[in-house]
Amino acid sequence: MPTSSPPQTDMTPAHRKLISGWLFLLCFMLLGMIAIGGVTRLTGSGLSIMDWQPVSGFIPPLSHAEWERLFALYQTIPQYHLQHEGFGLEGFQRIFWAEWIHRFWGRLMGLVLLLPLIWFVVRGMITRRLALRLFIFFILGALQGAIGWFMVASGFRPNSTAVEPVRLVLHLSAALLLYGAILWTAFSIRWPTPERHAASSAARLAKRLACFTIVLLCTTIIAGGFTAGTHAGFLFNTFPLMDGHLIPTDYAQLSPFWMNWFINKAAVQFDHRLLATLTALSIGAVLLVGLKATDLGSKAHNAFILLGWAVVIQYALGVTTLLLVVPVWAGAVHQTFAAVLLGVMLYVLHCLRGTKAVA
Ligand code: HEM
Repeated sequence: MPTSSPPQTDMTPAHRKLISGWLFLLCFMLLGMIAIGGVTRLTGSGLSIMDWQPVSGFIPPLSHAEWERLFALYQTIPQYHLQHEGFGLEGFQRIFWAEWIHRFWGRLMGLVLLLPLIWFVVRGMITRRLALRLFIFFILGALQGAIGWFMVASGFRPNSTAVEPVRLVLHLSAALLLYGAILWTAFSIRWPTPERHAASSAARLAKRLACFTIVLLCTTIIAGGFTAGTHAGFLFNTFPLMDGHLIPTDYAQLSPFWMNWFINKAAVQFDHRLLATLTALSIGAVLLVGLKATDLGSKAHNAFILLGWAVVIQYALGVTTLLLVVPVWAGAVHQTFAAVLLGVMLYVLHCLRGTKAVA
């Protein structure tokens, strides 16, 4: 995650509000993208569009002939024969739309980033360095589309009905990295000057704990990606025990041992539960220490409380998703709220930027 503020010292307060608002809108659209991505994955729609046309793909199939062409392409991949044999054009149209909307939303986001950016540059409303940073975000967004295609392509292999978990995790992580970078930039434009805190030992400890927690949170999210990618959430649908045990008996089934973390569904799900619990406890510690640091001020304290609520909601959503055996709505909401929680975590760290040891 970026740690420095972009240089926009010569921006007027009105421009600062406008530009950060536009970047917040982009982050909001990214949350929408993550939600649509969840629905696409959980409805088994992700492999329905076999060609990748970054520009002309903006237009959906408009004629019967085009529908037939796309359906014929879909019939060439293993998923059709293994899962959907004989579901007809109507069945194909049912799974097509989620993937199409996912890609359409991505293209729309590209435009919502690029067109105002050009306008702001032409009007001289942003510095050159900020413009460059935002242009890099645009390139990273395009790259995210390419990573998405790289992920989808792994699902076309013989005997395959789903994408490779590691590519799913790559796609999710890249999306969250971009989201985090845009959000941090928006925070830094809206609140350019870090509040200088006297930095009591409690404040410094809260900051260190928060830095540790974001690493833990990112690891939990990656483990969540593997849980989704290996379909591990469809097994062991009890909590807190897994098949009657706290640690599943076949945790270390595979050799070498580390392979269990990526392939063995029991281990993958257990790791995600364990990491989520450690993340929640770590956030609890941030709260306990941070709220005691009176020199941090009300903005940071409110951010801590928001973080506490966010992790409780996310944890409850995870347990709900598991107990209900991953219905589409719960899986998609749990996936999306992970990004909300990450956003709140970044907000906490942004509030603590000015916390430094006093000389
Ligand atoms: C800090 C708390 C948590 C975070 C940040 C988190 C994050 C995530 C993420 C990002 C994913 C999906 C990734 C993707 O779709 O590629 C996921 C999936 C999942 N999580 Fe969590 N999670 C948390 C807590 C929990 C808990 C406590 C449970 C249950 C005990 C749980 C159960 C699941 C299940 C079953 C899936 C797979 C759902 C699916 O197939 O769509 N999560 N988690």
